[in-house]
Amino acid sequence: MATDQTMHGVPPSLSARVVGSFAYLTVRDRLPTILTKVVDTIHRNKNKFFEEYGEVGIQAEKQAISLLSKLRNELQTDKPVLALTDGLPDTDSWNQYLERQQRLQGDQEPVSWFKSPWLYVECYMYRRIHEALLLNPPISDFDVFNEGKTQSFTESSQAVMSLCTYLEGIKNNIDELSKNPLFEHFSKLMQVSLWGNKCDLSISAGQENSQKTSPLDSLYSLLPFILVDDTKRVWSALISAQRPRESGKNNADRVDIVLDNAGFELVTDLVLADFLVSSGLARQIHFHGKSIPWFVSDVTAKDFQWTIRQAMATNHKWVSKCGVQWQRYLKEGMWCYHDHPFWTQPHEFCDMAADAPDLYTTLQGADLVLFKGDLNYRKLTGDRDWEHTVSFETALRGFGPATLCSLRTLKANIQVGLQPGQGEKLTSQDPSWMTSGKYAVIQFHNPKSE
Ligand SMILES: O=P(O)(O)OC[C@H]1O[C@](O)(CO)[C@@H](O)[C@@H]1O
Ligand SMILES: [Mn+2]
Repeated sequence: MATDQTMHGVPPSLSARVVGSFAYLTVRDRLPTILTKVVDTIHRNKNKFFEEYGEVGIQAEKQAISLLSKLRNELQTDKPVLALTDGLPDTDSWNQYLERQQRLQGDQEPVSWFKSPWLYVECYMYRRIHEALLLNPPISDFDVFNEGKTQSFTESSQAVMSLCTYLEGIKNNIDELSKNPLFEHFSKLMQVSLWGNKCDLSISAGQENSQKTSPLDSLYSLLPFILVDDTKRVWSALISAQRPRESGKNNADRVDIVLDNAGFELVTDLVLADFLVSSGLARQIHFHGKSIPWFVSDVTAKDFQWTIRQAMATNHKWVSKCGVQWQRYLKEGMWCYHDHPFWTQPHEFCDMAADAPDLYTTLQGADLVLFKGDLNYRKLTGDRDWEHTVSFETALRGFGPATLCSLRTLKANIQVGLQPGQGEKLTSQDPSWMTSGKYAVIQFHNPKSE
């Protein structure tokens, strides 16, 4: 049996097996910290559970905490990864994935936290957190990450106001704008959405991480930190979408946004989506979120609805106007929200066509798919130890349901599609360039043109 290392000449998965690597430090330090915070959050909500469910709520709180403490112990002592027992629709698929990992790893050692692919064990931890709550019915629906997500939104209120005010300004004369200024606005809002990805809560192990200043003011000074900028290619894809349109224009029919974090980042994505629709660059937007709480700050359906309601209720003319508009887009079907279970599984995206063919077919209906954030980039590239000069296309390993673009700030030590020498130069200037969130890429791929 081929091991992961030798499989078809593809580089090995990043793993905590490499002592001192970012994966190692994450599994050793960051993940246990996140688990400790989860336990603390549940404990702090004890009274609430009692008020809502009485003694049963308290029992559930205790039991969930005990399962989570056990999980933290398994992780810290590098115990074998266990099969899930909660009988959810995706349980079998997770357990089959465990068997698959075991086959790839060979029979010598069990799949475990420090020996197996980082992407897999990190996803698995979030699925086990979900299991710990799910097995304790009255509190099954409790989102342990909710507080941090709502806080990130609230603390970014200044930035949200300036962004919505900017959008209102564009929309005021959007019909008169010629191509050039429209492109300028598009490019700016892509960058705002890109840098919005700095505000995730997983990399900071749940520490407050919001946007305090106007995101538009700093765009120019941040330009040198965008290592790959394919904005023009994304623009061309939007204005010359493949399918002919009744209007005679060839603008895109549908753009899909695979969301990442709630809080400020989600607002930047909603503003970009609003701009795409109101400028006529796209007719519909399909958002893809997570069906369970994921990687601390990722968007769930609840977060999505909450954010829009919150915007509507904000005491600021342009923020509330945006909120009302977004609600209307949803009601009228120009926007819709999906949460396929594949997004909360550990697969590399090159497995999607085989393992989630329905989702792959759904994405094929888009003219452009925007993938937000670092975790999506890790899944696009398989979270493997690629050379920096390997092309994005090679790293995608055949994944290409539609024209796609990744908007990602670098928070894991993987980056492809760089110029020869670029990675080495960055390493000498700033050794943490791949993990600090200071650098970013807007990286595009058109499966039909290569
Ligand atoms: O929200 P994002 O951009 O996907 O970032 C989350 C990142 O933080 C980390 O969880 C840190 O371990 C990475 O695994 C992950 O890539
Ligand atoms: Mn995230």
